[in-house]
Amino acid sequence: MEYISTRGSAPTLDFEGATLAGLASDGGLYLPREWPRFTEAEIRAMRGRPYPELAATIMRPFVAGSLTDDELDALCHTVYGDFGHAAVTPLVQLDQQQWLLELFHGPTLAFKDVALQMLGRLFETFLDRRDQQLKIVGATSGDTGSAAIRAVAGLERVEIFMLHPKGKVSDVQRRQMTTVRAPNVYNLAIEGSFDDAQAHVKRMFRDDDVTGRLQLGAVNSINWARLMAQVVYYFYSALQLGGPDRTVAYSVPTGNFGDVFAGYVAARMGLPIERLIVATNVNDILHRAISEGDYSAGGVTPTITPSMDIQVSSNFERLLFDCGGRDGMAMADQMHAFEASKSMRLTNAQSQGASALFTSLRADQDDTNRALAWAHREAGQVIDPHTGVGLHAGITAGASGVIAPDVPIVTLATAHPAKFPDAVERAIGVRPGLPARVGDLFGREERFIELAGDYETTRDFVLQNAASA
Ligand SMILES: Cc1ncc(COP(=O)(O)O)c(C=O)c1O
Ligand SMILES: N[C@@H](CCOP(=O)(O)O)C(=O)O
Repeated sequence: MEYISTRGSAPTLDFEGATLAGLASDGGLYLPREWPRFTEAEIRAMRGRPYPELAATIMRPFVAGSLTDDELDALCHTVYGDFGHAAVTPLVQLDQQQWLLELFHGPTLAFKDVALQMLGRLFETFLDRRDQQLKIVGATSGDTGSAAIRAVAGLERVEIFMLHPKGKVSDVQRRQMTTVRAPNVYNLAIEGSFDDAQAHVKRMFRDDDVTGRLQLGAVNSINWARLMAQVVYYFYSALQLGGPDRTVAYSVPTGNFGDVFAGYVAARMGLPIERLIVATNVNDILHRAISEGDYSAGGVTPTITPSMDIQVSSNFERLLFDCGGRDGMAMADQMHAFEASKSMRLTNAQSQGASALFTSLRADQDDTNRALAWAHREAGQVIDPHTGVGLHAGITAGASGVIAPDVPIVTLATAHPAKFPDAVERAIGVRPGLPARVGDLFGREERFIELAGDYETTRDFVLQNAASA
């Protein structure tokens, strides 16, 4: 499989190259040159397969040429044999129409583990093969950080520099990152927002001073391998609900547009998806983009869903590229203009392409709290606030008829409620406890470095501390 950049001028790479590169050298994001497609009969034949086996089936066309079938099977069995639930991503029914897809049974209690556990193993495999080192720079609003650190802590060929916005992640999220003692892990708490951290990371990939000295790698969803692994749970859940002979709608709490883009990829691969509901908090740039064609970023408002306090959503570029006719040069112009003005209008083709499958809804704090209360009252489920944003959108779409009553609506439960105990307790009066598998988080010593918010400070820290390769 060949991978091309959304901005048209970076070299075409194979899966191994795209995984190690992370961001394309022209600032774009890698995508497969074409979408592999399964027929309905092939999808039907996937019913009942255990998660590791299904994962290998879905990922196989994407990794062709870089991993043998045996290597891929072994990776999937190792990674998905070690989750906290035998089903890996179990489905839970809430009422006649509403379902939850629990994605938080990995080691750090968020959906990120599903892909990052796989990405850590892919790095190990490819770096050993090439006898290379990788310096990972990543940005987190709370969940990617801990999942990525967990996936690469202790790996000999990898060092990780993880930026988080100081004071803007939950205590559990911060401790999950800062209590890891491995010598290849650097936690950097920077002044500013997640968007600032993400902008620093992307700029490092374009900074010749950095790329001339370090082989950089990415763990954010700019890395294609992340999204590839997330496609699997759309197939897994749809098959359980009658797919491909019945369509399913998904409501996805959205920030960087990675998780919901994985749903789009599943649809492009042939999975019959009724609609993808992009559920945002009040940082609603994606809701405005999908409903009005207006993609303009303002300031970020802190919310009870800090992992989604994002205005510039990396993966939206992948959608605009795919819906807009895959014109890399036009995409590069559009993105450069956006980077300068923080504002853009979608073209007609982009708007029409997006609205063919996506609907968007926005939840404020009251909406979110009501969704948490509803899940608790109606189904005895304690859910996290990010999942609450998605569930609010799912319930609204069902009640308003946007999704017909006979179509199941699956909300992606993206985090365990114990990651956000204060917000959950305020909403429903129940304080969720941490599962035993995360251990003694509050008894461990924290270690992180506080940095000013400017780009140069972060870049210099990385350059000074990265071990020479
Ligand atoms: C708990 C949680 N829910 C939802 C999201 C949004 O997912 P995405 O950035 O893939 O849109 C994030 C962060 O990415 C998250 O950590
Ligand atoms: N919500 C994320 C933000 C980064 O998203 P990613 O999926 O692109 O890594 C987080 O928890 O860090």
